[in-house]
Amino acid sequence: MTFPIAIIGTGIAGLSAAGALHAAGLEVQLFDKGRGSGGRMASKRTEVGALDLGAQYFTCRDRRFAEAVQQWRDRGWIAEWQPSLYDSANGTLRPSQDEQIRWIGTPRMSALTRGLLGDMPVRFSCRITEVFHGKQHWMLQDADGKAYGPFNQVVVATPSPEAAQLLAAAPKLASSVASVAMEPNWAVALSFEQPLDTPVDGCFIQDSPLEWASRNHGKPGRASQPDTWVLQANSRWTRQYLDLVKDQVIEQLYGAFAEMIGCTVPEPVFGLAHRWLYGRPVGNHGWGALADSSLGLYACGDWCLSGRVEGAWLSGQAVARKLLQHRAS
Ligand SMILES: Cc1cc2nc3c(=O)[nH]c(=O)nc-3n(C[C@H](O)[C@H](O)[C@H](O)COP(=O)(O)OP(=O)(O)OC[C@H]3O[C@@H](n4cnc5c(N)ncnc54)[C@H](O)[C@@H]3O)c2cc1C
Ligand SMILES: NC(=O)C1=CC=CN([C@@H]2O[C@H](COP(=O)(O)OP(=O)(O)OC[C@H]3O[C@@H](n4cnc5c(N)ncnc54)[C@H](OP(=O)(O)O)[C@@H]3O)[C@@H](O)[C@H]2O)C1
Repeated sequence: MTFPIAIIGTGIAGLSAAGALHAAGLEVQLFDKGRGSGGRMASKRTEVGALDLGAQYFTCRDRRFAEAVQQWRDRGWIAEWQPSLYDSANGTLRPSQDEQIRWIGTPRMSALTRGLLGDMPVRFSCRITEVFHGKQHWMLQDADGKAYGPFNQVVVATPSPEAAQLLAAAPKLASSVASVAMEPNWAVALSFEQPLDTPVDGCFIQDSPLEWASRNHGKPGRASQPDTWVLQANSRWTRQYLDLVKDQVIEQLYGAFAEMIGCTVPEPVFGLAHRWLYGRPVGNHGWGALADSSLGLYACGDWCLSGRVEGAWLSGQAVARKLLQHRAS
């Protein structure tokens, strides 16, 4: 008998895998602990509009990814972002324009994952805590003790530390997954009553608690928002202040931003902090995806390739290929 394939995680990796399996005629059932899709590409809805607190944009280097990107653009899910780019090092702010094409979801980052999800079956606000073998097939259990299944295969598309726990039924696979550590990042959004008097749309930052700052409302589709900026702390600073209360994180990163941006920065009228506990994988791996195909357990995510949107999407494609090849063999 055939049963659906469970996919845990509706970030870009999980949705990439789900789309490829669905296109191959297989039935999938998605789960996510979040209230919506996107994971680290999600946008937070706030009183000042939807804010991209995770991925800021994505670039495209792989031919297969480039084909998908063109389709997404044609469907209106993404648009090219042409920021006025700067860099800041040792307190010096300089223009740093380049030729790179940068894409963003429009009118918010999560528009892309909403589009990819389409009408595939999904259960949100459902934190899976266990993947266990029933009589013959895989079952899932959530944090409330509710069971789901049976499933023929399970694809775990979460950050590596969460995936390692979910894959405990395949100890060798779980131990490979657990070998990839992930670094945290604090992200802060600040809104100002009047637009800041600066030409900067995005800035790569060194020698500061911050590594990146960008004008959220300057991105395509977000013009109706007040002047809102997203600031991202580097992993070193984040590790040091991992448990700082949010108000203090906002205050400290506001201070670092005001020092860096080179114009008067009034008190913000809105501030929000978000901690990404598993923001960025340590190192690049050339795995594509990992699996114990004989057991029917699979894992994908940015941590299998590069810690970027492109790497996550490619990993989702790789896991789907592995699964389809095994079914065909
Ligand atoms: C602050 C920040 C800035 C970034 N900036 C960029 C950028 O500018 N450009 C770029 O290319 N990349 C950027 N990245 C990286 C990019 O966001 C990721 O590489 C990519 O989104 C990862 O996708 P994923 O599907 O592998 O994982 P995720 O997006 O993390 O998706 C995993 C999903 O699994 C769900 N999940 C986890 N555990 C469970 C569970 N137990 N049960 C159910 N669901 C679960 C989560 O809710 C999540 O939706 C950034 C990341 C961060 C944190
Ligand atoms: N958790 C996190 O915070 C992140 C996880 C994963 C990626 N993160 C950031 O995503 C951005 C996307 O990377 P990529 O797709 O490779 O985009 P690029 O724009 O090519 O940036 C790569 C890297 O190069 C430097 N850089 C690029 N363009 C410029 C420029 N015009 N001026 C100065 N520097 C540039 C910059 O690295 P530095 O170490 O030199 O600051 C970019 O980071 C990317 O921003 C990741 O950091 C976050």
